Amino acid sequence: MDTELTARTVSIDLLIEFDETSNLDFSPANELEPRERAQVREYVQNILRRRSYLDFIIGEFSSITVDEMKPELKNILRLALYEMLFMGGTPDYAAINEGVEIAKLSMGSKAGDLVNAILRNIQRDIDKLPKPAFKDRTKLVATTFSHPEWMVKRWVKRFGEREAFKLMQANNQRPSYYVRVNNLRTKTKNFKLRMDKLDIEYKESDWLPGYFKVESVAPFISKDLLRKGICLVQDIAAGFAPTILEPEPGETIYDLCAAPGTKSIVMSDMMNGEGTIIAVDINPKRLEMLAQSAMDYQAENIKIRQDDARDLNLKLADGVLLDAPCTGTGVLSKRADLRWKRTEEELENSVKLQEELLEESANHVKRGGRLVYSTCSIEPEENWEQVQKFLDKYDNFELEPLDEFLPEEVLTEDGLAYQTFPHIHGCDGHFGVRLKRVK
Ligand SMILES: C[S@@+](CC[C@H](N)C(=O)[O-])C[C@H]1O[C@@H](n2cnc3c(N)ncnc32)[C@H](O)[C@@H]1O
Repeated sequence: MDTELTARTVSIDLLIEFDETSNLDFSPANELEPRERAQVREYVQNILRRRSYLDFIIGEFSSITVDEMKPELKNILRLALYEMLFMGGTPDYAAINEGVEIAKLSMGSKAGDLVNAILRNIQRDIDKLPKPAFKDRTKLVATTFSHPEWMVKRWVKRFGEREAFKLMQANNQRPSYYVRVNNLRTKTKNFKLRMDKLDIEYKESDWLPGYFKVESVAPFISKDLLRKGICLVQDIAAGFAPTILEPEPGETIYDLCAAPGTKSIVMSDMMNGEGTIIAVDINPKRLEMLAQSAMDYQAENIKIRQDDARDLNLKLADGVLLDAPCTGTGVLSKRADLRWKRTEEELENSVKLQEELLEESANHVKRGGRLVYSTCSIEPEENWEQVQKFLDKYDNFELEPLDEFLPEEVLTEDGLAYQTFPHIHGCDGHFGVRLKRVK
């Protein structure tokens, strides 16, 4: 878009790019001031969280369908409408004027007039907006909660409507964040003092030591606490996998899908930097992030290796973490883009890749050693069914109970896996098990 760079114009550009390529790259926002940069993330994620509903309303007040609109027009309208309906603090007239100006500058005066007409009509009816009323129940639910129809279908079938609605509502909320103290750089006591001094509000978790629930990660970025390696941003449920692997100082640990590396960093901390973590990933760009983090966090026992984890030549390890690539349906509140990116076919591909990775990971565990399989998915095929398939095929691994590591409320009934859901546990949806090699 050929207009002045602001949080609004950059967000519209990112949304257009996402529509065209399914790729969400926030780097163009780096040219903005930190506050505006954060605003871009808010706009983009919030609009993606409500995309189907916004499109429905726009369609109701426009003579052409949303699908027929040019990407620029569609996304200018989405952003302005999001501001009018969901963003307190921006008066409707300001949202409309901004939308009209951007449309005029980027697409010409006719487009400006069209944006003006559609948004003013919506504003006139803002207290009695139409509700989606499709006969097709899946389409109705998908539009109301802004999730793709295939997800709605499978979740309603699995959980029933009431529960599925709660899950989708949770996915549409602004997520909560956790930060974890890095004991390689500081102590929990000092970290708390530092947050107090900076007037950062936090709630210390009683699920795992060192995790703090915070409203926003912005102060940790602006005060350089992440770059200085004092703490890292990691959902508490993402901390469960390293916790149940229980890496000890001096051990050899493989992290086989490691990048961008938050779990490797936590394991390095748990090992007090002693012993070796071999962090493998297939993606060189993501490994660059891991390398930077390892330096920032002084996680000196991490050795990085770019490789396909299905084809590794490594000796046996005390512990192996396979934090497998997955659909990410447990993290749709933080990664709203994923709901529009993922397809049912991808789920099938993901299951196949996980199966191959799990079998290969198992080959690197020494007798008596541990293998942790984890995902940030809530789909049974990627989780429990994957583990069951593995156990049916290999009798040299056994599941171990997790109650000594994690609170009961995040465990399955038999205590052999953890599975969290955003609407139940107030954190991301993660799954994991610990397998012991018995022969
Ligand atoms: C869920 S992410 C890992 C997140 C990481 N454990 C963390 O905590 O930061 C999955 C990773 O698997 C990697 N991956 C996918 N296929 C792979 C393969 N065949 N071999 C190794 N890594 C692979 C992806 O590049 C991605 O970084």
